[in-house]
Amino acid sequence: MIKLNIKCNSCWSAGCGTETSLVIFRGEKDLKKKLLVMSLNNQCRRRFQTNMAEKELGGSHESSGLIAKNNILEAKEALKSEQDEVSQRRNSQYQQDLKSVLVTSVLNLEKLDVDLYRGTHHWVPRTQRLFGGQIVGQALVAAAKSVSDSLYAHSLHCYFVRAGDPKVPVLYQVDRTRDGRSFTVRSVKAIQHGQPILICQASFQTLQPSPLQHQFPMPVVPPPEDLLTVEELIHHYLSKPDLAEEAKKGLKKLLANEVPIEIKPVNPAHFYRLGPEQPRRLFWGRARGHIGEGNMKLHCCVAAYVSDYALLGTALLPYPEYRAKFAASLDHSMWFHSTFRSDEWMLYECESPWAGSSRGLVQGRMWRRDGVLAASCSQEGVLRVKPVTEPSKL
Ligand SMILES: CC(C)(COP(=O)(O)OP(=O)(O)OC[C@H]1O[C@@H](n2cnc3c(N)ncnc32)[C@H](O)[C@@H]1OP(=O)(O)O)[C@@H](O)C(=O)NCCC(=O)NCCSC(=O)CCCCC(=O)O
Repeated sequence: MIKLNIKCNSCWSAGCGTETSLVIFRGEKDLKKKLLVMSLNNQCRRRFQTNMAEKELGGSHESSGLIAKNNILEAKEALKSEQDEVSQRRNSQYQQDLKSVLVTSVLNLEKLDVDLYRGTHHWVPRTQRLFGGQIVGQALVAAAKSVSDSLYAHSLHCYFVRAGDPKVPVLYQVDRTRDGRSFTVRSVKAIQHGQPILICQASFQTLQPSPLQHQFPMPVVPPPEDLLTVEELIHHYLSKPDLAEEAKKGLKKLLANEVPIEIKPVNPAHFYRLGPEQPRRLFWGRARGHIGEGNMKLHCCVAAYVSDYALLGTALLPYPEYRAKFAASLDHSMWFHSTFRSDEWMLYECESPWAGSSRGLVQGRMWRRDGVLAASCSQEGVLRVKPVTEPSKL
């Protein structure tokens, strides 16, 4: 058995710096079983990088056997094999059990009549009003059902006119506003208790190449593999001994949330408003579970769902001394620029150029990890705040 003390280089974002022990059992038949990473923090095990092991192998280590370059190769091979196995398991699990609830349920509308659909809810924010992203995503699904497969969603513009009631389903009534040669427009009304809660215009286009093509460059950030998920961060904060009881309760509530989106904040301090910040935040996000290739309209609907998450809060970042007593999106617009997979990591860049009159304007850009700008969005929300009595002890 060879035991190496290595330092994890992946949890720095959470200030972890955990020492990890790597134990290699030699002489076993199955190479996969030879590698066991015993970690104080499970994150370190998953994110452990072989190049660190290689670096440390030449230096200080505790050994009861021969350590040679072969061990590095073995360790690398075993780690790769373990990763392949995990990735295979992940893929088949996704396909069998973990199909995204967004496609199996939230965005899977029930057809009631021609151009009339019914949608149900999955996750409801603690405000107990329906999540805006859900209503926008469902409205886009309803609109897309009345256009041909050769058309692609390119934009939508919505007003949230009433709070959505989580106790009853939402009806979506589609009006076929216009079918043109290139562009097709649909108007969708989301209705509860006989009254509109959202009005949405969505536009679709045939594929049309153009010599005009430009985009801003994608911000340079660490890849999602080097960052922690919101749940992992919360566990990290919960492990702090001096954490205030109230903060603990709040974090546990957040953990219990079944948000069907996986989030990895680029800068957790921004995400949790731990100090005054520029009104800008970045996180990697993707639908939880598998969606699969193919249906681009569906990926746009999922992206519309995701796009309303954590967007409006960006306008609060410069004001840690205030917390929102009432925050709700008033409108939401979105533009789709290229093909993408909403079940693969995309960088969501959110910024707020303006706030005033109890409102905040926020803008978002969704980047594919290869640097292609996938979608942009824009939203204004009502923000009524009150002073924070105690500073955050996260
Ligand atoms: C409420 C909306 C925005 C319209 O407001 P208003 O015209 O004021 O409607 P009222 O029905 O008259 O009032 C509602 C509520 O607000 C109080 N109010 C009104 N004016 C003021 C004021 N000047 N000062 C203080 N308070 C005021 C009023 O008294 C009522 O209070 P209540 O009696 O206690 O109810 C309306 O258009 C609306 O609700 N639209 C829907 C918005 C919405 O639901 N958006 C989508 C959901 S938000 C979202 O999903 C973001 C989630 C983010 C999740 C995450 O990132 O974590």
